[in-house]
Amino acid sequence: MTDRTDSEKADRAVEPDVPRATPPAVRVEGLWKRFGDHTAVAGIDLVLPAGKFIGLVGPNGAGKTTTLSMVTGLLRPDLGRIEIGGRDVWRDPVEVKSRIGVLPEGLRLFERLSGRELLAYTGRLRGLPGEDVDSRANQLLDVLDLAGAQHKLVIDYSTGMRKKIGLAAALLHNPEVLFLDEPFEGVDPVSAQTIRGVLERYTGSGATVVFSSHVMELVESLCDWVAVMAAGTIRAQGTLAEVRGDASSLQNAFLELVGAGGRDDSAALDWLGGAR
Ligand SMILES: Nc1ncnc2c1ncn2[C@@H]1O[C@H](COP(=O)(O)OP(=O)(O)OP(=O)(O)O)[C@@H](O)[C@H]1O
Repeated sequence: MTDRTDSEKADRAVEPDVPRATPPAVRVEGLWKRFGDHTAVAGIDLVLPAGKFIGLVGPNGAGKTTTLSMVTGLLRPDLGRIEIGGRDVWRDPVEVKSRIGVLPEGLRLFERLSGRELLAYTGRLRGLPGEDVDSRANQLLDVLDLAGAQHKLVIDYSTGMRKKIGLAAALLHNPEVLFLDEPFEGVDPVSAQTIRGVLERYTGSGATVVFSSHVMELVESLCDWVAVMAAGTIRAQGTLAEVRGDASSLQNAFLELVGAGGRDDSAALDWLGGAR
């Protein structure tokens, strides 16, 4: 990717003899977001290492989407600082956005374009040369099993196809960090396996994936690094082994961390089922 190489060259030209530590993919300090009198994100700190497959997990309403929206420059924080690859997201938004890909929750696509047209349009918006867009789009459509549907309008795509074309659009400019909000939700096992293969290949080349999910088995099998969020706070972050600790599974560690471990609902819904 020329962007990365050019900026690395520029860095070296300024300080030729100073070795630089690789900055984390994402650094978040003291991040807050309130909606009215509800605090969605309560002063979180995060350091997400580069080159990892990272899961952001938490129960419904934990603040994952709000956090990812602020980290990717889509929602302005009330307070706090966010860096991606050492660059401030809110001070240097154009540069940062050229280096990231985003598959947001409730993905809105241009419904009246075909999948192929959507990629061509995205490529032009990203400033890629036409022939690069064509060859990358061909490969992505092929690998994501969308080649047969490339001329179909996006409005006629299934949920899984929409996730896959959204993923293709997010990857087209070869970002350094890819953010995915619930990428596997509503996706059948075959499409999930395809998406998974593409993401594994991508992180295998040194790029970073950050994705949110509720599905612990998936996170456990995919991620090497995990952050657990609940009620707007980070309850744990670290390698999968560190976060799992002594628990038998990530699921059990998660339930303990979010305070749902010992919950007993046996008395509730005692009217449900049985004789009428
Ligand atoms: N635009 C908004 N206006 C008001 N409240 C909001 C808004 N966006 C989020 N919230 C609230 O902030 C809290 C965190 O929501 P968020 O969507 O970030 O959680 P989440 O962890 O992504 O949840 P889920 O897993 O259910 O998608 C919730 O209580 C939600 O109702």
